[in-house]
Amino acid sequence: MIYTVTLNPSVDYIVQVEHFELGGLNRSVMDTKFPGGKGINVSRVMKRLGVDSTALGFLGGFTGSYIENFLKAEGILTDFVQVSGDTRINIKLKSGVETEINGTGPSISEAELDRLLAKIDSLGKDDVILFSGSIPSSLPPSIYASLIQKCREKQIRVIADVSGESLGHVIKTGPFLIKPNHHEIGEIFGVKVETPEEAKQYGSRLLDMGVENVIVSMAEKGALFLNKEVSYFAQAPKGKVKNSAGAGDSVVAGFVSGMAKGKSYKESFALGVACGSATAFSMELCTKQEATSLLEQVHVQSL
Ligand SMILES: Nc1ncnc2c1ncn2[C@@H]1O[C@H](COP(=O)(O)OP(=O)(O)O)[C@@H](O)[C@H]1O
Ligand SMILES: O=P(O)(O)OC[C@H]1O[C@](O)(COP(=O)(O)O)[C@@H](O)[C@@H]1O
Repeated sequence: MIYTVTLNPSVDYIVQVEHFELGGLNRSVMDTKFPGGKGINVSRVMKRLGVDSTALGFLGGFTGSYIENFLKAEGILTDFVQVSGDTRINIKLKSGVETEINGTGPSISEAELDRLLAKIDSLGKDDVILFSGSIPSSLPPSIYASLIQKCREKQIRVIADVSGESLGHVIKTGPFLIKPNHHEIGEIFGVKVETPEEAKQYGSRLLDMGVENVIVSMAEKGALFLNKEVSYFAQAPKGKVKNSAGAGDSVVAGFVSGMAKGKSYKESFALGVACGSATAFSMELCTKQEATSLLEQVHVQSL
């Protein structure tokens, strides 16, 4: 079974205003909401691509119930730990440009963390687990690395999409795949990464540090896939961006779904890029049809 772990899920509140005025009264021309958080988005896109997963993590309050019910209605398996605080609401403001305000999330008690650890402890070597997204402020930045270490001891395949200080810790655990975007990989090395060549240079350093496979996503420029044998680059398809929240998660979902269906790294990577762009071009996460219709525009080349 594939498991996704979202330590800090969110309700994503997407609000569009015509000309946003800081300090003024703005009225929306469109607003909507969806379950969010990186692992949850990955589970939702994988489901649309025909690949089942179980979503794990922490949920609480009315926002947590909204997410759980929404996922269940989509037929997604869930096994969240219920926490006493409310799951956060993240604001995605569209007004010509995209502005995001992501909340800190509820505090997680030791007992609540132990309940999640028990669920992860029950997994075995045929399972795949994905850890992604920010960490609630009550937990240490090293939490992902210690959870991953436990999984690695049991030979569970680990995928991670995390940023900041926790990414530094995660790299040292030698995961199967990480997916930083070009800003995140730049932050690790204290540089700006703007071209595919630069992404390859720093992605290769992550391979030397023990990561098996790296995808560096570069928004409208596309993405790179690297391991010790191959390095691929794919330009992103062209289109009109409606809401790019969840685009990175969709890349991971497409790639993991491809692998789960026995496709090659190259084919899985192409599907990932198609899913990422299809999500950027829609208000919500991409559908299977939206992703497959973009797939013919994704040309993977060796770099
Ligand atoms: N403006 C865009 N045009 C086309 N594709 C995009 C655009 N923004 C994102 N994407 C697609 O989504 C993928 C992930 O986007 P990116 O912004 O790098 O991820 P993240 O959401 O993790 O920051 C890209 O590799 C690309 O395929
Ligand atoms: O946990 P973080 O880093 O605050 O990110 C959470 C946000 O990221 C998302 O999962 C989208 O992530 P991506 O745009 O990187 O795919 C939103 O659904 C959510 O609001």
